[in-house]
Amino acid sequence: MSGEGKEPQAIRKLRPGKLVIASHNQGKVREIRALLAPYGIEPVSAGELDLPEPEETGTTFVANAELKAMQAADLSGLPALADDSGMCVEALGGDPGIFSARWAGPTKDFTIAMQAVEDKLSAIDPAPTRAAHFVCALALAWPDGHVEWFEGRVDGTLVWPPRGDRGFGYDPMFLPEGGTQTYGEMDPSEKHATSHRADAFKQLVAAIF
Ligand SMILES: O=c1nc[nH]c2c1ncn2[C@H]1C[C@H](O)[C@@H](COP(=O)(O)OP(=O)(O)OP(=O)(O)O)O1
Ligand SMILES: [Mg+2]
Repeated sequence: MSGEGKEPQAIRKLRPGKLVIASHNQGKVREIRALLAPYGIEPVSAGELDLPEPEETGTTFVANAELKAMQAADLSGLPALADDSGMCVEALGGDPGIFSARWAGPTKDFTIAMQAVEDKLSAIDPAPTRAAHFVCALALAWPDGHVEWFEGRVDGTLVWPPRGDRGFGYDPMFLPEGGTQTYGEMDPSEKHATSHRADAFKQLVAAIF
């Protein structure tokens, strides 16, 4: 049993209060709420606080997660958790990577983004590996300006056509290693146990809870 006396200051600050989820992506907010649920934290989303969506000017997942978390902590005066994530396709040199959201265009249509990935892959001759991985960088920013970050990853392959409508983003074309169901077909609780986001969360929880 983990005694109360061993708790770091961080959790005592988080538990009674609010944590801003510095994301405007409803799919992510839903997953992060589920991942935080066992810890008794009341998250409030950037959308609920009417926080602006910052321009993601970083060149790495971690840099973008940091800038989103720091802006939300600064504007809200609350601790803020941001997630910058994306899908990296080996045969495309890691694309779409940090541009994963931007490939879906201004209407955030992932049918278009998945088609763009498939078109680029199928244009390569001879047919390349369909290996891909998701990355999730989490940044936790405190109102005093201190930031902690964690990076998770999950490997898989890309299927075509896309399968399932249970996830978000590129989930319907991503088959995690060793699985038979795409992240679009899988029960969300199973995705939460195995995903890049789950991997990063395990590290965050080990560090601060
Ligand atoms: O588990 C995932 N399953 C499928 N697709 C995913 C996942 N995780 C990230 N992705 C893709 C779609 C997402 O739109 C983009 C992240 O881009 P990213 O800038 O981090 O997020 P975003 O712009 O959608 O919301 P926000 O920046 O407000 O958190 O990568
Ligand atoms: Mg974004």
